Amino acid sequence: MEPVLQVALDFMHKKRALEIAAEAVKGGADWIEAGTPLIKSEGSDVIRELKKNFPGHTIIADMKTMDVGATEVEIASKAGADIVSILGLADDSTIEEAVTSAMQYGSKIMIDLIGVSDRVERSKTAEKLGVSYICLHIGIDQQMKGESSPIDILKQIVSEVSIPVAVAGGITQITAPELLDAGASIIIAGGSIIKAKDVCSATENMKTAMATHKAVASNVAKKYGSDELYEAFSLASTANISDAMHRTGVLSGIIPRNKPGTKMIGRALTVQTVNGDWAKPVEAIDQAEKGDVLVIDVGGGDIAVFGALAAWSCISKGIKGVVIDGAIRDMDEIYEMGFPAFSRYSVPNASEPKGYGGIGHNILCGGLTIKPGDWIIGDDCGVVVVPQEKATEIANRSVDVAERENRIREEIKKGSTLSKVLELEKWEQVH
Ligand SMILES: O=C(CO)[C@H](O)[C@H](O)COP(=O)(O)O
Repeated sequence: MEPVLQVALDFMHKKRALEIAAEAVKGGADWIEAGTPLIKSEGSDVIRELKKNFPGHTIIADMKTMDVGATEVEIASKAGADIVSILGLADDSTIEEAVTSAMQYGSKIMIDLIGVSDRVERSKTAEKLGVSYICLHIGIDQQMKGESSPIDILKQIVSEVSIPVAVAGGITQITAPELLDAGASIIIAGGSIIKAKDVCSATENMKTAMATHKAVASNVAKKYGSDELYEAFSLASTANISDAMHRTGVLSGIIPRNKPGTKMIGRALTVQTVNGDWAKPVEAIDQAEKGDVLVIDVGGGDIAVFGALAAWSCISKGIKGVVIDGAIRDMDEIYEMGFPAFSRYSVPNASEPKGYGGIGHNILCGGLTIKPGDWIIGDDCGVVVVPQEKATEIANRSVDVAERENRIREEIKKGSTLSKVLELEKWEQVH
């Protein structure tokens, strides 16, 4: 079969989804998927509207059915779905019931292998049970942790079944060709298209990549590995990062002291000291690695523990910035130096280097615990901490937040408002 592009509408807002679907169809999308979040938020009516709006296109209902296969397939099929997704994790009887129901209502079944341990064996069984398509799928939450479509598994599945194999999971205009070369017949793309500022050209680019089997540059929906986090965090604001952590991670009361547009990204080297005692903060500079951020716990003291001479020392060592739950001084000089500095207070006076405290321990800063090695990101809005053990996932989720906002910003600029785009009156938290 000719390679098919299935665009997944993973939204909760029907109006936005229909608008974006129209842009994707204009760009050459072959199949249109009512994504799982869309069906859960808008019900089967959204399938009806997609079928009505795009009668010439195959409509997929990504029901991810786990049980009661016959009924769920009936719901989706009667609403106009041509293909319904059933989870490969479902019981064989659910899949059989779904296949039977699909035959009754003129639709077909795609088995979604998300979370399945032996995906090759499950594909063979699913084909025997009568499904029409296999979908090798890395879920969005799995992608955020750095997982991507396993080419070797794809090749094995393609060699073991005679029905078309779809692939889904963070696929971009860069990664699609390799998946087609490995035997995929259907490319399911969500974020790389629906988060694009220009959905039509993002779709066209995906179609070009599929037709030529050559990557087409794309900066949307890329996922970042553990060795690419500096790049990832540079694409997201502290607001995006906080949103990605369910609105947490913010160092309370720590104020940016820098020229507008200053960004700081680095790994924490933690310091503990007492009010005005600048010995450990300055000694930490000599222990720091290039790319570190000094994070200093002074317990909120208002006598400076860091100044311009320390900042010059940091610059010599390649230290990315300083965060002080206490006071900084010489901000006039530090501001001009462009050394990123964030603190609770900015004052003229310091005290004596007595040497109280320590370096490299867990500390408190801005009300949060900071461990040595945690990621510290600061910008004009403030400072956030990302626990090092969740850094890859949070970095990807932060970029995802930024990309989704980029798309919403374009929709607002076209003459809408945030409230209208998000349908706030319908979705405001009523309880
Ligand atoms: O089913 C889904 C998530 O459960 C998505 O539709 C699928 O992963 C495609 O979206 P993306 O390209 O953003 O991963």
